[in-house]
This record gives sequence, C-alpha cells and structure tokens, in this order.
Amino acid sequence: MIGSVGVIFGETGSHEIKFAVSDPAGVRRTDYVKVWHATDGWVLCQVLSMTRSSDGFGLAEAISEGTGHSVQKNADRIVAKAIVIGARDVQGLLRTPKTPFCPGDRVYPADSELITGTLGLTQGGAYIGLLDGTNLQVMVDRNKLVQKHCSILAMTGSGKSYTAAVIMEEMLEKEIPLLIIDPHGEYASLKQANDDCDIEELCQRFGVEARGYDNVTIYTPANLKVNDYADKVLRLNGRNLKPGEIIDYMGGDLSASEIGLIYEAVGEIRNDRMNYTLADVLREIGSMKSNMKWAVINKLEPLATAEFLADKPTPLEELFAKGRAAIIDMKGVNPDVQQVIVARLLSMLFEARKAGTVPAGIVVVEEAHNFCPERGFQKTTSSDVLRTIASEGRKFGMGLLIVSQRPAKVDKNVLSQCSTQVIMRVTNPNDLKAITKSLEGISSELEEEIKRLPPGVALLVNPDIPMPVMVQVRVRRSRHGGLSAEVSEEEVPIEEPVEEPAPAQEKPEAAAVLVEQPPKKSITESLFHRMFGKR
Ligand SMILES: Nc1ncnc2c1ncn2[C@@H]1O[C@H](COP(=O)(O)OP(=O)(O)OP(=O)(O)O)[C@@H](O)[C@H]1O
Repeated sequence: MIGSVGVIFGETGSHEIKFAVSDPAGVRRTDYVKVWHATDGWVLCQVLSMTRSSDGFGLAEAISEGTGHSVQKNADRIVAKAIVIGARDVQGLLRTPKTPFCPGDRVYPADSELITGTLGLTQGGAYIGLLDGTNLQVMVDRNKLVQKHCSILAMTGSGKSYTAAVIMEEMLEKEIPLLIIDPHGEYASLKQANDDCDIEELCQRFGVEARGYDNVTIYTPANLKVNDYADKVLRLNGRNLKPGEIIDYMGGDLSASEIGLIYEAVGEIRNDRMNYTLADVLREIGSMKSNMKWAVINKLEPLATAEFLADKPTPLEELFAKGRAAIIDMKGVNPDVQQVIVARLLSMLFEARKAGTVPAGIVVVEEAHNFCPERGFQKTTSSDVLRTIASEGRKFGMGLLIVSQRPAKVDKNVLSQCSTQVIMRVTNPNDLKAITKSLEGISSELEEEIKRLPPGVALLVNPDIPMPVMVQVRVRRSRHGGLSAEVSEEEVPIEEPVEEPAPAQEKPEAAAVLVEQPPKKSITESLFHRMFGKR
C-alpha cells in the first residue's frame, strides 16, 4: 500500500470508481488520482465526493479479506467516489477504458505529468492560473479564444473583472488587438504595474512578473472634462450618414412612416449635395409638411447634438491595432447612448475585419447583459451586432470576451457560441440554471461546487480540456481596479427638467384626423426653433 491512498471496492465500471480511503491525509475532494488498468495503463480520475461513516463495519474487513490489504480497521470509514477521465493513447487521443476496473486495485495520487498530459493543460499559451490545489499551470489556446469566443460568468465580487484582465494581459503579451467596452472604467489600471503589498510573493508563486501596459489607450465617447483620465475622445462619423445609418443610430424605435420621412429628407438633400450633417437632415425634416415630422425630430435631435458624432471620426485602424488595447470607457455616458455607440462601433469594426482592414482580435464586453440581453428582458440596439459576431466572428477572426454577473439575462444565442467558459461563484438559482444548461453533462457535485467557489477560483470549460477544471486564477501583472477612484470626481451639472406646457384646448381625435391641425408646439419644436430659427 506504499504511496496509495485507497482501494477500489464494490461494483466497478469504466466511468466511475468507488474506493475506500486508506490515507485520509492523502486525498481530498477534487484531487486527481490514478489507477492502473490492464489494457489502458495509468488512468486519470478525479475525486468527486467523499463520505465518512462509522456504521460501515465489515467493509474494511471484507476488502482486507479479498485483497490482503489492511484497510482502516476499527476506524471511521471514508469512501471516495471518483470520475474516470481517461488515458491518452499512442496518438494522443483521450480514451476511457472499455472494461471495468478491478475491485481491490490500489488508487494513487496522480503525478503532475499524468495530470498535465491527460488534461491537455498547456496548449496554446494563454496562462490563466494554477490547477486548484496544485502548482500546475493551466493554459488555453489564444487563437481559439479569438476564433471561438469566451465568457466569464459569476456573481458580483467573485473575481470576474480580475479574471477578464488576466485574459486581456495574456492577449496583450502576444500583441493581439483588444477593444474593451468598459461601462465602469475598471480596466484603465491595465496601464499600471500591480503594486499589491504581497505582489512579490504572488508573482513568485504564479511565475509572472508585475508590469503595466503602456500600449493601452483610454477613449471616452463623452469629453475629457467628464472623463479626465481618458487619453482621447472617441468620435464616430456624423457626416454624410446614409438613411440606414441614421436609423441604426436612432436605435430601431421608429415606425415605417417615420423611417420613410428620414429616407425622403436625406434623398432631398442628396439630390442637391453629397456633403451634409445631421443638422442639415433635421432642418430638411423640419421643412416638410408631414405632421409626423415632430416625432422624428424629437428622436433625431439628441443624435444631431450628440458629442460622439463628429466630422473627424476616430479611425478604426487606430482602435483595433496589433499590440494595442483600446478601452472605450463609458463613464458619464447615458446607458441608451452606450448601446448605440457599441452597436455602431462593433458593426463598423466587424465590416472592417471582414474587409481585412483591421487585424484579427478580441472585443471585450463587460456587463454583457446590458448590451445583448436575453429576449424578454429588454431590447437593445447592440443585440443584433453582438449576435452576428458571436455566430460569424469565428470565420473572420473576431472573438468576443463576454463578461456578466447575470448569466440568465444574457442572450443565449451569444452565450452558446462561447466555447471557453470561465465560471466563478454563482448562487442565484436562475443564473446557475442558465450556466448548467449550457454545460453538457454537468454533475450535481459540480453544480454545488460552483455555489461555493471562493473569490479568484474558477471552473474552466475549454474545448481542449476534456472536462471542467478548477483553476486558481493567477495574480494580475497589472494593477486591479479602475483609475476613477483616484481622480477628483467632477460635478456634472444636472439639467432642470422642462415642463411641457398643457395644451390650450383638447381636440377630438376624429377631427385631428380629418382636418390637418397645426401640431402643438412641443419641447422638440421649441428646441428645433432655437437651433435653426423659425420656419
Ligand atoms: N485571482 C485573484 N487573485 C487575487 N485576488 C483576486 C482574484 N480574483 C479576485 N480577486 C479579488 O477579489 C475582489 C473582487 O474581484 P473583482 O473586482 O474581479 O470582482 P467582480 O466579480 O468583477 O465584482 P464586480 O461585479 O463588483 O465588479 C477584488 O478585490 C480582487 O482583488
């Protein structure tokens, strides 16, 4: 029994074994163990559960009699259940034995080489962390992250953004372009080296070196007053927009007649000239006879005055470039506008990628439930493009890194395309259900495990690793947390709400249909007149 931790007993199969633990200090739940199989050699197994009882008299004696091994006589009985992972054959393919294991055979702790080789932990070089409870590095294939997308799902405070930053660092190390949609300004600190008080010890443990990344640029769609730690403003093209582009920006909240009005107005302008602004489109709509024009102006006016639309847009080639990360820091930007910006920016980026004018890379979407919500929760402008990138991105080398604390609220069409899943602690039953639904054959033990994961520990599901593995996510090279807490919060003036004046006289609806009435002067109308003068 030297070196062994237990002995197989009872009815055995080739997918699962039960063993009586002979060395309680030598084996714990989730540990990897090995068993010799007559045809397959050393086979890797993982302990799923352990039970201890004092009423199993007879079990140890039975095993002892059958095998000649002495097993914990006169003590509590500890029984472990382990799942059989398998062994690599000569071609490197993972196989599970075709015949059952023998009762009485010994179970040993698995050695590092067998674990790493069988689980395929070192493929592709993006270093995520250490296999929980070991010193074995877990790596995933960078290219597959680009081609097959990745999701990080966990409840708040469990280490989502920390882990997302670890993956971003791995991409930056290999100069893979990153575009990061950052609603809370959490990733600006990628620029600074990790200066945690215990950083030296952690770096030694995980085998990394602390560093900041100076090839990271923070863009704000607002302005440098609202976001004073941003490096640059993000501007999208606001000149000579086609009717379809204007409609996209307006977020799909238009009736067919309103859409018609926009086409008509832009058509009129383009008959005359090809160089125009949204203000010109507004003016053209204002000069139209249709009663509907006020509704359209009401919807278009915020766009015409939006800061993020400009004559000189930020070049996509600058935003998505080899060796660089562009953080789109949404601080101070209204959530509806954030979605419009994400929708437009990602549509243009995906087109540019298809045309080959930007390199292959990864788009990170934090708070993904707000940008691609599950049907039934809400409709957002950015849903369609994210769904398109999720399903077609792999053909063109555009990957998604989806991060969310509400997996149940993220579009399943997007989540189901993420072949790498990093799952951290989740306790909400709906979120847990959404996760386990997407993981084929997840055991009830693993489900329980997800509820109890400590911060910084993740369950990693990856196509190159034959089963989910528990990973202690490595320490960050760069500092964790946004820069926003360090800068003085500037007060953003809040506009007083303007009360709409009550209509002078209520008109019967039928009359309004039959007789064309001049529409009442709305806020939109007065704003319009203020901007362009009376018409
Ligand atoms: N792998 C790790 N190593 C060390 N500390 C970690 C690790 N993961 C998380 N932490 C710590 O746990 C805390 C929470 O992590 P993080 O900010 O990533 O959580 P989160 O899930 O993104 O939360 P929120 O939704 O509130 O942003 C942080 O203070 C971080 O320092």
